[in-house]
Amino acid sequence: MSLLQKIEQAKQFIQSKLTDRAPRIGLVLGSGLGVLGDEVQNPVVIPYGEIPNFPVSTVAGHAGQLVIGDLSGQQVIAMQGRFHFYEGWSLEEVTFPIRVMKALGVEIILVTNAAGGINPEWNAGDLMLISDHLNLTGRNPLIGANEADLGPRFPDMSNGYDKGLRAKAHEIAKGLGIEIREGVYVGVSGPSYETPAEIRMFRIMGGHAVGMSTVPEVIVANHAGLKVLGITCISNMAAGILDQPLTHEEVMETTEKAKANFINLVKAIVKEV
Ligand SMILES: O=P(O)(O)O[C@@H]1C[C@H](O)[C@@H](CO)O1
Ligand SMILES: Nc1nc2[nH]cnc2c(=O)[nH]1
Repeated sequence: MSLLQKIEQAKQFIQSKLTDRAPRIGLVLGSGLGVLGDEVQNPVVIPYGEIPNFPVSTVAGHAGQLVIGDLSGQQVIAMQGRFHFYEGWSLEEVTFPIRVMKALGVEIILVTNAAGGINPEWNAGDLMLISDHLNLTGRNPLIGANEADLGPRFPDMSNGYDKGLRAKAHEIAKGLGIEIREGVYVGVSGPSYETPAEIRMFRIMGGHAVGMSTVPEVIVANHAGLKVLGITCISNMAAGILDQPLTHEEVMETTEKAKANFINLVKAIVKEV
């Protein structure tokens, strides 16, 4: 079955479950950030395992279901749990939900993640708007034959994280009294965390936070002509900055602490975009 046929099959299955208007905004909720999905009103909840051609989540902190409904007066489709290349999924599988969101009529994607803070001046629990990314995964989800119906062979990435959406997000955060940083997200494959030497290299390269997701989804979202806003929860200080080991448990604990600001900010942004 072709990618187009797989997308159509998943789209029709999801549409068969919907009773309200099509979703305009897609939310990809990273480790420990799935709580935002619980804020969706009148939700239609579809476990990934029921959706044709969808992978399933295997990482702690990723529920593994689509939640479609009303958030701040907008119709949204939220991924409570995402897929990571390090889990063994292909990049086509990792980014398949983005293709399906586009097919359902989504125009804006809000991608969130938990990442390690590279800037030593920052703190675990900080929120960061993603201004741009460094794709250090060594891979690209668009490698292979280009499906012209999905997007161009060589998509432009010069506004990969939409400037207008970022300006609006800063304005909203200021109005809410939520301090938010802005920086470059370094995308790596994982699943091992970085060495201190790698973090020192990423800092020299201009990175501010490092994670194991987001980059493939954002490349495909841009290929599909979607506008992207990215928000990182700095869940820990990256390797070598503090004299302590890194654990996924710490990532989960920190996102739990940061969730109030995260939820308030994302709900306010969704209302305005
Ligand atoms: O899905 P995200 O990027 O939020 O998950 C982060 C990155 C790894 O998957 C995991 C490492 O703790 O958390
Ligand atoms: N690669 C990477 N991913 C993360 N996700 C949460 N924290 C980190 C980190 O320090 N490094």
